[in-house]
Amino acid sequence: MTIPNLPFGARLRAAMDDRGPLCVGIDPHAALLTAWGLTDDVAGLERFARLTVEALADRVAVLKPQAAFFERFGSRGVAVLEKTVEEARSAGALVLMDAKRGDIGSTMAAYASAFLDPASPLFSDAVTVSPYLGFGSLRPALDAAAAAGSGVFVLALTSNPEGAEVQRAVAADGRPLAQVMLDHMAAENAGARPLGSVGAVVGATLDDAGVNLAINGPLLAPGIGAQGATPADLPRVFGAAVGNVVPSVSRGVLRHGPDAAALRAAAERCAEECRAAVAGA
Ligand SMILES: O=C(O)c1cc(=O)[nH]c(=O)n1[C@@H]1O[C@H](COP(=O)(O)O)[C@@H](O)[C@H]1O
Repeated sequence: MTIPNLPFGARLRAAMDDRGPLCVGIDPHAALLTAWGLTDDVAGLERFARLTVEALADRVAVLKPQAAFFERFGSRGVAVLEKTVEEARSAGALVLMDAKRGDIGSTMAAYASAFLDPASPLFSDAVTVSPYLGFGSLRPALDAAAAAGSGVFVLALTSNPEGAEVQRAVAADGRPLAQVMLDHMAAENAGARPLGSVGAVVGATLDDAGVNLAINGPLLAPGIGAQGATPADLPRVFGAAVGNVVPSVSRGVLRHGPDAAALRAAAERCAEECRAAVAGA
């Protein structure tokens, strides 16, 4: 795989301007495979991923395969994931690998090799990571991403209600842990134009982020659709940072498949609602 000639943040900003900011997750839940008339096995997984990529990769800014739904089928599922990444990227979508990795630095380097080394078959435009082993443990991934022109999305305030117990806990200096992480991200992105390559994950399901989101990077906002958030929630949650939000939806779009036209219409509707909500903010 060749290294792209622009950093991820610049490529993402261009894709958001060109295609609208939507990210669609590729989450092949067993229930969705069944609803699509597919078998809950590797053949069904392959068909699901291919149909989703064929319907959406030439029009949405970002596709986000959720690695666990592929890994549950073992090595053959991972082979489908490799093909999905390659097909989505060659059709023009940016691929955000939703792997949510987080480990001690020396192991983080191995995760970075898997997802952020252009020589890897799983090389992606960006990967999700967890900073809750300490932001510094992410250094190998941050460095690998920078070298490859890729991005890293760091969990800050997740969309699930349980997340607050950790993420809103207060650090010794009085900041909520999520703010500590966001401040690290802002430092990583300092000076980047038009947008840094280190993004934060902040759930659209929150009442109010209640933290400073000015990280000069993208803000991935999962939780729209199946988890109950709507595009209209974005201005309230993200405030002045709403222009950097990449709303993310999986089941809310995927439930309209397997028909390609219906998938496209659902993604277009969601993208339009997000655009309208952001423009009205
Ligand atoms: O990193 C993520 O994408 C993520 C972070 C988060 O805080 N909440 C969250 O739901 N996600 C992912 O976003 C997707 C949400 O799927 P839906 O609820 O079907 O739209 C799943 O793949 C989750 O793993």
